[in-house]
Amino acid sequence: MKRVDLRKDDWQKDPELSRIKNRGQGLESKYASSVLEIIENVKKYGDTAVFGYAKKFDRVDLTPENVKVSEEEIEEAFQKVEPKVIDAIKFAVDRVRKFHEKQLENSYFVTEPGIVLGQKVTPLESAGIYVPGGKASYPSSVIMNAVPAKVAGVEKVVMITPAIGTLEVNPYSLVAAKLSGVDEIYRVGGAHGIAAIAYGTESIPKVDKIVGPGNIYVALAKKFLFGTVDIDMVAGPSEILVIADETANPEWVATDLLSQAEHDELAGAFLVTHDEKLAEEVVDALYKKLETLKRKEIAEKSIENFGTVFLTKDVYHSCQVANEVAPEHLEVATKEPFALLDLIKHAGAIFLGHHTCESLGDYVLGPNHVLPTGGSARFFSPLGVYDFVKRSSILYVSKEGFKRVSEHARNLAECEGLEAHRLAVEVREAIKIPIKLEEKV
Ligand SMILES: NC(=O)c1ccc[n+]([C@@H]2O[C@H](COP(=O)([O-])OP(=O)(O)OC[C@H]3O[C@@H](n4cnc5c(N)ncnc54)[C@H](O)[C@@H]3O)[C@@H](O)[C@H]2O)c1
Ligand SMILES: N[C@H](CO)Cc1c[nH]c[nH+]1
Ligand SMILES: [Zn+2]
Repeated sequence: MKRVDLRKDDWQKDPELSRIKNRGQGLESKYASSVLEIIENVKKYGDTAVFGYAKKFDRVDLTPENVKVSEEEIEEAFQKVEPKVIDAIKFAVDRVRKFHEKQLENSYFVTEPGIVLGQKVTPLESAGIYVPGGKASYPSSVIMNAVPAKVAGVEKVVMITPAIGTLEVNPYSLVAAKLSGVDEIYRVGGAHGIAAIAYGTESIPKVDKIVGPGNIYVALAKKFLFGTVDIDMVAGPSEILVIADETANPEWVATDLLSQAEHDELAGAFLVTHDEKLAEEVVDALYKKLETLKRKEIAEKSIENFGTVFLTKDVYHSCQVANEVAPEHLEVATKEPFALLDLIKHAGAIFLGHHTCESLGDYVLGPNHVLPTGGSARFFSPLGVYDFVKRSSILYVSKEGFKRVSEHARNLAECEGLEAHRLAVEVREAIKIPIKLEEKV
């Protein structure tokens, strides 16, 4: 892990801090052209391109007949999954649902004499959820994507996830999909899967919005297809930043850093502390634990690419550094974590206290684990029910209400030089109002 000493006046200009702050952009330039090519081909050639890429990247033979997961496969999955995992999935679905129900938004009206205004909240008709399946399978991500969509009232939730090497889709993900209310499942992933549900192909439906995390190909495909469909955010390779003081347990901190490093070679793991002794103990513990991990190769590369210890002046400085990095996950492993909450501005999710390990949030606590990465926590929020609804304004004026506002509207239309706008007001001011219709309302 790199050690970076930020105990200096111009710490914000430190080149290593800048590299970490710009971690998302560097990735984009490297992968953009191959993702754009995939998108173009799927748009032009539909199924043929999608199935070709599935063969090339995932070594599976997809056809129009087998690309959709059947009800029988889902039933079989329930036979394969251990009862304790089914219980855990039900437990998680329940907690995630309860948390997300708090995010439901109501339509509303405001009235004044002769005028009714309002906002109507409508669920999207369809949503596509991406569930990663490359280096690991993510039944927990099925829950985190599908449950808020269903709480919002989305009628058709289409899940895509890659089948790799064989046609079989991970049975845990299928069980999670059923228990979370997913309506259709297609065994396709990567940038080609995203393009397929953005444009629709002969055998894969088009959706209105695509949500969910994925690797760099998936994240970039979503970004480039924004406009053809809506997207939630850019949720790419996972990240964790831990702010720690002398009360932190080095082994716990080291394990939490590795818990995100093991997701992806491009994942980020950052320690920010003013305690040099703790920093060294965490690094020692991390390299010892790394040796024991099944996913050692991935975690090791991630630590090599982005693993960094930032040394700070004090815990308040640590919060400033965390804000610069704007991590997906921020753990505050300090004596009084709640006291620092006000100082933290940019993080996808904030885990307070020594026992709140990030992985509890990944699975069962309730808040969403689909979170902004690459520094985009400066402006994006966690995936939520609000991502699956849209709003329409409602406007009504009666004859009386019309009189209260028409003159100002007419004058503004005149100042903009838009004659038909002005006339639309004037023809009504000329009293030729369809009285009968007005009286009915
Ligand atoms: N931010 C979040 O909320 C969150 C949650 C869970 C997982 N994650 C992240 O999601 C990612 C999951 O990545 P993954 O790889 O395991 O699964 P994935 O499903 O996102 O990607 C795998 C697919 O990528 C495609 N692919 C592989 N190599 C390619 C190439 N050279 N060119 C084009 N396409 C290619 C393949 O089709 C493959 O099926 C990880 O980075 C993990 O950190 C993030
Ligand atoms: N930490 C990931 C979000 O970055 C989510 C996840 C799923 N399973 C385990 N972890
Ligand atoms: Zn995780």
